[in-house]
Amino acid sequence: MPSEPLSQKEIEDRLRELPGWSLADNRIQRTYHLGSHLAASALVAHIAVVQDELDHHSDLTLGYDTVRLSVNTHSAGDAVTETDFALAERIEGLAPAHGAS
Ligand SMILES: C[C@H](O)[C@H](O)[C@H]1CNC2=NC(N)=NC(=O)C2=N1
Repeated sequence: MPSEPLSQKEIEDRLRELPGWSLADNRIQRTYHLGSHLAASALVAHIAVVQDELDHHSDLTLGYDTVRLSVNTHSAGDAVTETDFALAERIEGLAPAHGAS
């Protein structure tokens, strides 16, 4: 899926529809809090499946009961693109089933 860099305004508009997500260092990011380390690990595994399906991959950091992720699009010069938001929306859709907040 070709994806062009989004403007600052486009990014801010899209972020308004994604509570918990923010922009930092040309990446969109969110930290999820879970009930246990195993729950956090399961969320990472689930996100990995979706990322391979979309062929778009975030940087993921697994903590004790947290999952932090950030993403931009390498092929667009490490800019934020619509593909990053498509991934974020997919993750938002699956995270609640893991008890993530
Ligand atoms: C060959 C493969 O399609 C590319 O390397 C994909 C894989 N995952 C990716 N992930 C991210 N975040 N940006 C990319 O440009 C990207 N490109």
